[in-house]
Amino acid sequence: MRNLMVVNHPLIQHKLSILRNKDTGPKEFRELTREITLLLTYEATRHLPTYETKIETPLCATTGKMIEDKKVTVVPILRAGLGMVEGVLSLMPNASVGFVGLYRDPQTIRPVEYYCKLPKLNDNEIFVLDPMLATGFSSAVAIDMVKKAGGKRISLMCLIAAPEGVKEIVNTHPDVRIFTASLDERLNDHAYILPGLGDAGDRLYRTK
Ligand SMILES: O=P(O)(O)OC[C@H]1O[C@H](OP(=O)(O)OP(=O)(O)O)[C@H](O)[C@@H]1O
Ligand SMILES: O=c1cc[nH]c(=O)[nH]1
Ligand SMILES: [Mg+2]
Repeated sequence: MRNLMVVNHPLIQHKLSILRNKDTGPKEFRELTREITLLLTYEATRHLPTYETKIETPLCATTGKMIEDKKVTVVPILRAGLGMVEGVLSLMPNASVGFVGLYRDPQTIRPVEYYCKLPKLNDNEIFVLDPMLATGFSSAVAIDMVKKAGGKRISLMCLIAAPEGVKEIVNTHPDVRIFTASLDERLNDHAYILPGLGDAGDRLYRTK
């Protein structure tokens, strides 16, 4: 699929294997989520424009290239997307951060909106963050909200994607590129990703 980038670098695979393990506790889970996101960010920002800047090294004058991270906005989907924010900000500390709050109704499996606070998006590069792309309904709704607020250049970063979720995003938002650390097998009867890692929000914040 043209818009799907599975970033399966050995470092990412290694860290994802520890993340999936049911015995990995919240401290390590949070650290790994941050680290994998940082590594994903490396690929997800490859298309960012650069500008030339003059530099004086200790030896001579030269030119270099820089990105404008002030023109980047990250939008985590609460709660689990919060675990990914620091991974992006450690590489682009001047990015602005907006928040979308959604939870999946366990009966209908549809997302319910409970919060939206987005900064001015202008022509910013936008990265929507959620570790799990299961049915894809939550990410699709979050991207709707970002677009309604004026967002145009949007990428979705997740740790684990199901084929069903990828299909949903490709159908509803064909302009959005998806970066994931893994494309897993399928959803189970409760729309959890197999093999997956369980409920990312609960594992980050020890709520089960
Ligand atoms: O692709 P979908 O089928 O919509 O499922 C994925 C969503 O489900 C989880 O959120 P959850 O509802 O558990 O909320 P939480 O982050 O607060 O735990 C996850 O973090 C995604 O937002
Ligand atoms: O597998 C899944 C599906 C939805 N949300 C999660 O946290 N995990
Ligand atoms: Mg959850």
